[in-house]
Amino acid sequence: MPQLFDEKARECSRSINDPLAMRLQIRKSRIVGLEQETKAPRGRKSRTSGREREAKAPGLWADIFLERSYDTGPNGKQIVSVIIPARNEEKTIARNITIARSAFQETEDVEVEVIVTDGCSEDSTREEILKAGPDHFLEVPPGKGNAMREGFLHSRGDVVLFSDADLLNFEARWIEMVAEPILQGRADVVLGVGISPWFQGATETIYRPLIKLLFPEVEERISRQPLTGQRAFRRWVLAGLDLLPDYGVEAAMNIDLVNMKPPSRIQEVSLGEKRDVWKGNLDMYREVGRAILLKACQYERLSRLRESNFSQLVEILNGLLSEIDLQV
Ligand SMILES: O=c1ccn([C@@H]2O[C@H](COP(=O)(O)OP(=O)(O)O)[C@@H](O)[C@H]2O)c(=O)[nH]1
Ligand SMILES: O=C(O)[C@@H](COP(=O)(O)O)O[C@H]1O[C@H](CO)[C@@H](O)[C@H](O)[C@H]1O
Repeated sequence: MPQLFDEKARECSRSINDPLAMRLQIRKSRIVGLEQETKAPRGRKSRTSGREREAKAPGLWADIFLERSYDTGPNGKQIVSVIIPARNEEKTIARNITIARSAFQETEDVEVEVIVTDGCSEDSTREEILKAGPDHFLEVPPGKGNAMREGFLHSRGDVVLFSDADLLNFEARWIEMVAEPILQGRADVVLGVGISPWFQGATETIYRPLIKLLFPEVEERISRQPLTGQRAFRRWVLAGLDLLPDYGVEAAMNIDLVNMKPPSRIQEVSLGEKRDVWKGNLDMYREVGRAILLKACQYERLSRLRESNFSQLVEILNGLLSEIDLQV
């Protein structure tokens, strides 16, 4: 199993908590991408189609990946790269790797490569990953977006699929259901929608209110489980997106996806019941909110927030809460 070890990643000290650092990191990741490009393995076929060239979005990501392009497996098989980002997931990761490896086993013309990242876990996630034996193992800095970006940089499929490591009832057919519309040429992006027993905190308290106000066109196109970790992309579409380093990655992706020109074909597919480990991580809420505000700034829509009663609403809620506290 090729193991890519990055000393720097092990330092685990990078702060992703301020927006400036976040932007610098985005720029840096592009430079890393460029370095990767110059070291790309030989013998990869460039299969950039006319449509892909036309769709070439401005920015280095697109340049890197459209030129580098993707590989085909033996006998022209289509490759689906399954990327599983993991940080402190010792209980679920090994089983989920095994399940991912069993996807598409009955389909002769599809090959699956499973890429797993460890974002400086403090438990035995790393050992569990090595035991389960994915096709590639990457040690990456903390941050969900960092993990997704690194996984993408080391992938070779024309379909790139992400799946969370903490699923409790993961099934191989979820990979098939999310990848198939792309493999069959019916979609460019597929979001897997699960029925969760939890209130989707980050989605309902931060993402939806801000998106409805600032990016209503996104709410219209991606509505069912907009922050789902089960999502697949045709490679050229993913190459045109900014992958933010932290949990803001999905929110920012949704905004860019819906505003992409030419538009990509987005499909939402039902997976049924989906259970994961509940973490109640408030950093996630902050990072999702910050990503939307950064995008609002980039798309020059921040005035919509200033003109609305949004910040007053927060003050009203805080006032009401303290009144109630006084009464109880
Ligand atoms: O720094 C991080 C934080 C999270 N994750 C992974 O990203 C996925 C989604 O994160 P989490 O489970 O915290 O979100 P939830 O699904 O609970 O909302 C999981 O596989 C995490 O292990 C990661 O790779 N690096
Ligand atoms: O759906 C959601 O609101 C959050 C879960 O929020 P909670 O931990 O249930 O409050 O989870 C998703 O959002 C994260 C940020 O975009 C993704 O990284 C996760 O994969 C996804 O499960």
